[in-house]
This record gives sequence, C-alpha cells and structure tokens, in this order.
Amino acid sequence: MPLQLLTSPPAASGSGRASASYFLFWYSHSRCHHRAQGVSHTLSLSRSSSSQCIYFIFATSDDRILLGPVFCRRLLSFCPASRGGCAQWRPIRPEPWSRAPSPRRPAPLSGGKQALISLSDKSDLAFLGKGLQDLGYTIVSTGGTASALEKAGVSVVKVEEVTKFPEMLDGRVKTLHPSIHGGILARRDHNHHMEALEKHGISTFDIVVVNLYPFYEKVTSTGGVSFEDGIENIDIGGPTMIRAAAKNHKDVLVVVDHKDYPELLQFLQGKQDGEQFRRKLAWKAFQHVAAYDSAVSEWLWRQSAGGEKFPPALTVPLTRISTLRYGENPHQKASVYADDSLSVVNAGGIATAIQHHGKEMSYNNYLDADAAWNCVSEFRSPTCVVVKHTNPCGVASRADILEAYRLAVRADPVSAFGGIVAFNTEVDEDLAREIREFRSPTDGETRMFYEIVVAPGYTEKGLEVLRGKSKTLRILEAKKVEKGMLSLRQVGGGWLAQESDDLVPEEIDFKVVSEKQPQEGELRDAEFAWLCVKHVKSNAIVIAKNNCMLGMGSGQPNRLESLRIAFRKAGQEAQGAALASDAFFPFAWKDAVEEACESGIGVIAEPGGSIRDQDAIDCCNKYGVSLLFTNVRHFRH
Ligand SMILES: NC(=O)c1ncn([C@@H]2O[C@H](COP(=O)(O)O)[C@@H](O)[C@H]2O)c1NC=O
Repeated sequence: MPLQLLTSPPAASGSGRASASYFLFWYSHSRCHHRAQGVSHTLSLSRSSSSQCIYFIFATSDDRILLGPVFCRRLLSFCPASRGGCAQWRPIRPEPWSRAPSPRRPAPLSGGKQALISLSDKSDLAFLGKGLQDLGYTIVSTGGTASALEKAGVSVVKVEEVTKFPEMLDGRVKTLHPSIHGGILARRDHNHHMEALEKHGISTFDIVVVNLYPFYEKVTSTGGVSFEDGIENIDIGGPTMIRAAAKNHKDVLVVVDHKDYPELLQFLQGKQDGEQFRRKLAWKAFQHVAAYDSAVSEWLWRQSAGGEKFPPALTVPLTRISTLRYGENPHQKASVYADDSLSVVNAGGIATAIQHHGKEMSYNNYLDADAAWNCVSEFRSPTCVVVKHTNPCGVASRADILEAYRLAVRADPVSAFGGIVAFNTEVDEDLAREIREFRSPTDGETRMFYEIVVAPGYTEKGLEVLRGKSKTLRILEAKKVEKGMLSLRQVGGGWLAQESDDLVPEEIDFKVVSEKQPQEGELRDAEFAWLCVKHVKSNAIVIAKNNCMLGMGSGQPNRLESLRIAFRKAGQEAQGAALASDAFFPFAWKDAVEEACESGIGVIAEPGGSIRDQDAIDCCNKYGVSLLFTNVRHFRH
C-alpha cells in the first residue's frame, strides 16, 4: 500500500535538534493521518488496532526530515524543497531499530554474511542450509524454500521481510526488487555502490543459490501442458538473480546445481582456490540460464511456427557426457555431448546409451555404434547387424536371433572381426554365450572379437556371460531413436540441418516397372536389401537374399565399382538374390544394370528418376529380371 503523507513536513530550518519538530502518523490501510506536532525528539508512538505501521517524523540537524515506520524497521529520509528533492522519501541507513534482531530474522554474525536461496528443485537443501548456517550466514529465501528450510530446522528470513513487499501476481514477482538485486549487484570495491546501498538500507548478498522452475520437465511431461501452463512455468525472477550474481561473481558466489553444494561449503571453509572457483560457478550459471532460455524459445517456436521445423535461429543446448581419450586420431582431443533440446531429450540414441561394461567409449566407437544401432533399429523381426567403420557389413533377420547373429557374422567374417554387433532384441544367456564363444568362420578356431555389443536390453545372466568375454568389450544398452528427429551436421563455418531419413517400409511403394513380376520371396528380399542399403555410405549397393545381407559395396565414387565389390562378396549366392541401390543408375547398358543382370541377380530395387530409366527397364526386360522403382533415394554422404 502506498504511504500517503497528508501533512507537509516543516521546512527544515537548520535550527538543529533542539528546534526539530516531530510528527506522528499512523498508517492504516493506505490512509495516513496527521496526529500530532511538537518540538521534541521524544518518539511518540501510537498504535490503533487497525494500524499496520506506525510512523514518526522529525527534523535533524543536517536539514533532513526523517520518517520511520517502527513496525517496518525502516528509516526514510525526506529531502526538503530547498534542497530540490521535495516529497521524495528514501530509505536511509543505518536504521537504529533494525540493529536489534527481530524474532524472525536472525542477527547476521559480525561480518553480516548473507545467502539468498530460492529453489524449485530442493534436493540437498537441508544439507546446504545447515552448512551455511553453521558458517554464520543469514539465509534469505522465497516462500517454498523458506518453509523447507524451516522444516529442516534452519533459521531463515523471508524475502518479503527484506523487500517489504509480499510475493505477488501468483509468484511472478517475488525477488524482483532493488533490495534483492541491489544487494547482489553492488560492487564492494566501489564506494558509491556501497554508499547507495547504505542510503537505501540494502544489505549485500554473498551467495546466491537458485535453480529454476522446471519448465523443461513440465513441457515434456506425458500429456504435455497447455500453452498457459507452459508460460506460467517460465521462470523470470530466478534467471534474473542468477545472471546478476554471475555478473558480480567477484563478490557473489552463484550456485545453480545441488551437486556443487559440497564444493561451495568447502570453499567457504577456505579449502578452495578463490578466483577460478568463482568464475567456474559464473560460467555454469550463465550456461544454465542459456540452456533454459533455449528450451523456452524452442518450445515457443513450436507453438507459433505452424509445424515449420527450421527456425530462423537455433540454439542447441548440449551437456558433456564425457571427455574422450582422443578424437578420430590420437592427436585430436575430443568430447561427447548429449543433446538437451526439447525435441531430442528422451528421444533415444547412442549418445545416451547405458554402458554396462568395458573400456571407455572412443570417438570412433560412438560413430560405429551409432551406425549399427540406427541400422538394427530399422528392422521389426529379430535382427543382428554387424558394423565396421560405420557401414553394415553383415545383416540378418531370423525368428531365432542366434541364427541371425551367426548369419550376420558369416556375411563378412573378416570385416566383422573387431566390429560392432547390434541386436534389436534383448540379449539373454544363450545369445550371450553364442557371442562369447562363436569362432571366426574364416579359420573355425579364433573366437570372434568385437569392440561393442549394443542392444535394447540384457537379461541379468546375459550380461554376466557377456562380461566374461573380455574386460574391454563395451556393452551398451540403447533406446530406439524416435522418428521425426532433425539431424545436424557440421561443415566448415556452419551446420547443415535436415529431417532424418526415417521413412519406414510402409511409406515406400515398390513399383514394378519391368515386364517380369517379382515373386513374393523376391519382393521380401528387395525390401530387406532396401532397408540395409539406406545405412550404407554412398555409392551404396546391397545384395541380399532370404533376409540376409550377402554382400555390399560402399563409399565408392562410382556406382559400378560398389556393385562389383558387392557381387564379389556375395559370390555364387548372388544368383537369384535381390540388389538394392541407394540412388538411380545413370547408365544401364554395359554398365551397372547390365552387369547385375549378367551376374544372375533376380530383382533390382532402385529409386528411379534417371533420364535413362527406360534403358534400365529395357535391360531388365532383356535379361528377365524384375525391376522395382521406390521413388525414394537414400544417399548417405
Ligand atoms: N518471480 C520472482 O521474483 C521469482 N523469484 C524467484 N523465483 C523462482 O521461485 C522458485 C522458488 O520458489 P519457492 O521458494 O517458493 O519454492 C525458484 O525456482 C526461483 O527461480 C521467481 N519466480 C519466477 O519468476
């Protein structure tokens, strides 16, 4: 309620204390009444039952008129008209009344150290509160935090007692007040800053501990939230305090993560290096707010962009998962980050896989495991995929996953050695034993060695058996990547963004364009080969039969070369098999299509779209081979 002064204070006469006048007011429900006038310093106080505050006013020897609300323990200074500040009431320090501790506000220790705590996530709050209290800090807190601290037996001053304002607008305004932000932002080494605090009766804060409304959790919760709820969960006061404290980190320690509480207390006990610690906390604080704002803006974009996936500007919040031993090569330093974007978090993928066992993941391990996991996740029936250098070199689907595993390895046992093995089924004891014992089909003796096994889950026994295979074998448990993700990739000076290539077989129309109609089995083989070829680097050719990859050619600068490699690997088994190409054949006669037909392929699946499509059709007709156009290309560069 605004203070209304109904009686003008007397013009300051400079006559000193002896001639000073005093006025007595009481303040009741926004009405202030002149009660008395005199010439004494004696403070006459009057209280009525309806009063909220009692004020007194008197002139001082330095020509100021002072007004003090006893209840509020605040002394205001009035600048008389002669000094150009008529009718301006400002708090001044020291406040004679506030020296006596109020029953609620514990008296600051000699140093008057204060910590401001306002937390949505109250994990470890009691630990922090007690620790700070033991170190002599006065703790100032917002409503819920103050209650939690009091419950834990920690004395606390409520923010309203400092701001002299209630929390208002449903919590939208609690800490947004000069008494809070002045106390955070004032530079202790600037006299005029400290004088300003003194003048306005503001105390400094040495520590600010804040975490924010759980906006992220709210808008990603199952069922989502209404737009209004989303908006209400945007924290305003919290980031403001965090930013202020981080800016003034030289004087204020800012903590946004409960994991930092022990280190903070240690620091306060003098067991930590000063400047670096403060800067690290400030960095973390700004990072925390930046990630928060990025989630808010991403969410708002989705609410306003009508399905447009590519915002004009994009901020991707990333959290480092680990520092890697090195990058692609030992002379390159590297790290791996998890994507905390609203659209990506909980969306599965290899970055957030659980590692149950084995040596730490390397940079190349992540790339290969990602390729293997993405490929195996495509298949509905039990499937095993073996990957080497991001290319699937063995893929097999069988009702019996043990058989699928053996076939996938046999597709290219030389490449499979030292590769990544991925399953889309749980690994149980039997499968784990098979993985552990399986001998290289090349010599029938050497046990197969793998870098990584990745699967959606493991039975307890399966995990135990696999752990016994080798100390180094990395065992990963991953969640399938959701459909509809954006894929980002770096180029010099920028990033490319695209929708993931995540079309499923149901979305593909295998259109027969040849005279020969494929048999049911051939069609299934073509679909299987098509799923595999999507995951092979361009130019990509896959030959498959009976739900098993027989050969693949990848990454060659021309399609014919990839085709030849695939046939060489498939050998005699290519007879009557299906061939899939990730893109159309630019030439057919005396080129890839004719070579495939001459080599005895049964069916070819390709996107079509070449100006020489008719050549490919004519060629297949000549050799009696079925040709399917998918109308969908799967370049993987
Ligand atoms: N509006 C404000 O002035 C304000 N000041 C602090 N907060 C937030 O309030 C939360 C703590 O509230 P409580 O202590 O009442 O549980 C913190 O997450 C903090 O970031 C605010 N809330 C939102 O903006």
